[in-house]
Amino acid sequence: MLVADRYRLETPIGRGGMGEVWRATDEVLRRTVAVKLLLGDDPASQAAARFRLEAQTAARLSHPNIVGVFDFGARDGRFYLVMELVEGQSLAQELTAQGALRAERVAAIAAQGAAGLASAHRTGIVHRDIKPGNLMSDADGTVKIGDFGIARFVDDPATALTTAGQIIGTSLYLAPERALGRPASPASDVYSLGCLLYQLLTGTPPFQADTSAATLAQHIDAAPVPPSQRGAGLPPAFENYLLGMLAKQPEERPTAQHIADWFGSGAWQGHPEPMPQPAPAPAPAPMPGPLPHAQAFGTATPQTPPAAAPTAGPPRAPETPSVATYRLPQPAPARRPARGHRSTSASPSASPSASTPASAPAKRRGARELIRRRPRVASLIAGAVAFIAAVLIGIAWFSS
Ligand SMILES: Nc1ncnc2c1ncn2[C@@H]1O[C@H](COP(=O)(O)OP(=O)(O)OP(=O)(O)O)[C@@H](O)[C@H]1O
Repeated sequence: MLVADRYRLETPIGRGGMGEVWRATDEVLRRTVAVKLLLGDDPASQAAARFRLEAQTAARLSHPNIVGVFDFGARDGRFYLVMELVEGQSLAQELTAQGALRAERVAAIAAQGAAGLASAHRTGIVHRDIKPGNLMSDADGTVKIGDFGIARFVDDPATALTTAGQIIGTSLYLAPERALGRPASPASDVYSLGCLLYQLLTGTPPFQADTSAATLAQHIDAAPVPPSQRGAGLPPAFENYLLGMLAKQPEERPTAQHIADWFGSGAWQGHPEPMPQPAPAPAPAPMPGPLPHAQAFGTATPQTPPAAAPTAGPPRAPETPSVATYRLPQPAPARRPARGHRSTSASPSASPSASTPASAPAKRRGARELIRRRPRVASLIAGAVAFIAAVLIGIAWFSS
């Protein structure tokens, strides 16, 4: 079958919600392409509008990690979209065929998928439907993002093809803010990519309940179980970073460009940065700071974010009670009381009054003490005093 007098359909590749995809040959340019044909023939349908949007958004993008779009049109009442042919399989198919993937492979997918997303985000496009079926891997392992069918331009609400109250996207990968009905942002794509990577590592997405509503509630409220606790073998740095991508607050997630740089640099193989050490006593116990990855992700330099979720991360120092130990003011050390005498140091006036002049009774007590403790000295003093007194009396008597 020849579409638009140019694209010869050869073999069907697969069928999705909107259309069927064929391997085809562009007979004008003599190259192999993929042609997607829209199911149904109503040009006013929402599917047709999405199909057109997919063509328009994807055509604005040119990146090795995004499926290229070559042509779009309608012929004989059917819309068609001509794309770069990805000779490989989707990540959903890879997961089905192999089960959970190795950390090295998932890191490569993360780097490439994020690079494609970063390019879209720079153009002002949010994909809004990142999931394993929409990322394809070609024969040499290159990952390409496809299916921009529900993408939207960030600043153009007119392109939001949602009906009132309807959330478009797959609940398994939907960011918390979108589950709450808020608009998608680049950070929402990052969250979805985090869910996808988690699934590739463990075999199951982080949140999966019996109903879509229950799954959405988990996205909003539940902390993800660290992949290592679900049997995934991955370095701690990788795990922490991934949990950072799944942060509930959009602004705490890394940007797509940061993810691409971080995984591309090989930082995922490392260890997480050490947590701050508690200050030595008696300093107050360390307070848990803001999530460190929120700061780290704002920079362009790839680095390892520390723990992102309460259940994840390196072993923390045991919780120190937040009660600081204070040393109470001590009373001045008491002077050793004299033997045989009652100490006066404990009396309220002992210390403050120590520098006041001694009273007469106190002086008499001092003289008696001297006689008792130093009798020879006392007798010498008494003798000297008596001698001086006799001399003075003699002088006075002879001079009268
Ligand atoms: N450019 C392409 N090259 C090779 N295979 C492709 C290409 N685009 C899509 N496919 C494959 O064609 C099949 C159908 O893709 P399609 O995008 O129509 O639907 P889907 O993404 O599987 O589902 P839905 O559109 O409902 O999300 C998938 O297996 C997909 O991997």
